Amino acid sequence: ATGSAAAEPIDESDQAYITPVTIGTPPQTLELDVDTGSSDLWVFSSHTPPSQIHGQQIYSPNKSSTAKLLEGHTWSITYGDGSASRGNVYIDNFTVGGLTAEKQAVQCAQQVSASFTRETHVDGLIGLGFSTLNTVSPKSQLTFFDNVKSGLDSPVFTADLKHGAAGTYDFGFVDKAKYSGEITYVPVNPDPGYWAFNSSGYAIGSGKFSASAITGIADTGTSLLYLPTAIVTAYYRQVEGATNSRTYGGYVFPCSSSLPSFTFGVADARITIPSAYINYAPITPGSSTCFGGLQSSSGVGINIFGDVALKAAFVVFNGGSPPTIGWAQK
Ligand SMILES: O=C(CNCc1ccccc1)Nc1scc(-c2ccccc2)c1C(=O)NCc1ccccc1
Repeated sequence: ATGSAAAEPIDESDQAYITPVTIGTPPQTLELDVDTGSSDLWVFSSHTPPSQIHGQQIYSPNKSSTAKLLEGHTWSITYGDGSASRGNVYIDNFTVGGLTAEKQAVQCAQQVSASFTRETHVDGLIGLGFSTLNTVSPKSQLTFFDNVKSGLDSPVFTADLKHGAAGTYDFGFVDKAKYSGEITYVPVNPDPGYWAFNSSGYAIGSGKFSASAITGIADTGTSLLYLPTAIVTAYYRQVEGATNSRTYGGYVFPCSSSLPSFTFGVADARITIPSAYINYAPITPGSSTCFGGLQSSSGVGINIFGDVALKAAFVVFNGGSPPTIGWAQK
């Protein structure tokens, strides 16, 4: 089996991408954020206090003839940015891009933090990290990918995210039409539960490539690219008027500044992020000060190749044994 689903940016800065899914019988449609940086599939639901719902679509298990409460199970997750959610669990049919998991654990939110309430376009998350990270207790649950993997033509899913346009998540196959040249595969360390891999170094603009092993995670759920401070300061040294703002929590610069591109290595392959992707967004709508798409990972504790990096490439998440990750230019 194979599947293919759209990844639509939620705003003009590509802060997150949403993918349509259907849950239950008759099918209820929601739009979820595919998140390779976590492993819980959770949704706004009929169990979410109305005061915490601000335009999101909800899943009502009591309206699904195939929904079954997973008795005595709860979940609770906190993301690195402090956002959080928790609730109970139902088992139901779950379909993405024409692929159905019959008995998917659908985690229903009974509480979401304000930042989720504010994200009116995001009805929940589909965690596609490793199932070891799933927070359901007392028995942790499998991700959608782990549930459908054995039935896929190939145990893979791919991300083709785009800047300011709809991209795709494919399941079970690698679409040659979506990339140019070759895909370079490197090992993944699944122990932390993320898609962790080693980048082989970086270059700023047309500068020389600096070889250095950078361990990071490929995370569709994180908007920006977070790398070691030394790399980030070297980058912004080349940006007129750039400062590291405590007020805004990172590097900002005049929106009119010209930015160098940024290249990262994957083994002997090179992925170049166009400068436009690093001019992330005005700090507030209409401001002439812009926030950088490349930021320091020192406050984060882990290097994260988020959407700013991923949308410059075609990425293969290979769930085989051993797992690997593939990167190609496009
Ligand atoms: O949590 C994730 C993936 N989910 C991101 C997400 C999606 C929707 C809403 C909220 C969050 N990725 C990872 S792995 C490790 C971290 C992390 C980040 C900062 C400190 C400690 C750990 C994060 C994460 O929180 N990503 C989102 C994020 C937000 C702000 C700054 C950095 C990263």
